[in-house]
Amino acid sequence: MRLADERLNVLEHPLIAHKMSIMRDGSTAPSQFRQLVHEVAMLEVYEASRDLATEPVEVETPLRRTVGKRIAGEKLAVVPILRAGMGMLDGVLSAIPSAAVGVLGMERDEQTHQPHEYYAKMPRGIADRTVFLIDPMLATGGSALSAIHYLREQGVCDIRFLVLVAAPEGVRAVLQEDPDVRIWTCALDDGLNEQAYILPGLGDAGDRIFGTL
Ligand SMILES: O=P(O)(O)OC[C@H]1O[C@H](OP(=O)(O)OP(=O)(O)O)[C@H](O)[C@@H]1O
Ligand SMILES: O=c1cc[nH]c(=O)[nH]1
Ligand SMILES: [Mg+2]
Repeated sequence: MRLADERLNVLEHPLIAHKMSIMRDGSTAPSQFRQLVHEVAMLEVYEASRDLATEPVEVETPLRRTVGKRIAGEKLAVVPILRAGMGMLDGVLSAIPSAAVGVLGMERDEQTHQPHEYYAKMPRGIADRTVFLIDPMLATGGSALSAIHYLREQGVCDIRFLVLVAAPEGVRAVLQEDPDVRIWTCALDDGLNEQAYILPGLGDAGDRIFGTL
């Protein structure tokens, strides 16, 4: 499935593809599933942070002075969408440990598939931060749009939405509704079933991460 939009980044790295195949396998145990989500999230944020601005920094090595680079005055935040987004948090933080963390609680109603927000706690100065919004699944896009709307209301300009699996329906909805958000996904799948689960997908990510199947 191809969706041409410069704000959509589908990661096709062999390491990611390999790990995704194991995660898709329904017989993969929660412990291994969790570990793979962690590993893929770290690889994904590496890609999604490629264009962060850097500035020169003087460093004294044990041998001489040199000039290195550091992230330029950028304040970063990671915002997992509870609950499944928590599975990606440590992986993202292992790549950018100085980022602040905000959390957004969002749950899809099983019948209507509409998201219900139940918790929000953001770090100070969220409006000035680059936000890595994380959730393994982008299905209808309802939860994502609700989260993006919340962040826009807080004044956030740079939202980078990182998911593991996306459905074309969700990608279209998010890109159409918000003119600036950028999306990174490890897979763009075929579509949704009657229960709005992604096909082929990987099932219910939250249940597989937390062993609540
Ligand atoms: O694009 P959508 O149609 O909104 O579906 C995607 C949402 O559904 C899942 O969460 P869920 O509601 O199952 O909550 P959980 O993380 O607590 O399992 C998933 O983690 C997304 O947040
Ligand atoms: O396929 C899907 C859709 C929504 N939420 C999930 O966890 N999986
Ligand atoms: Mg779930």
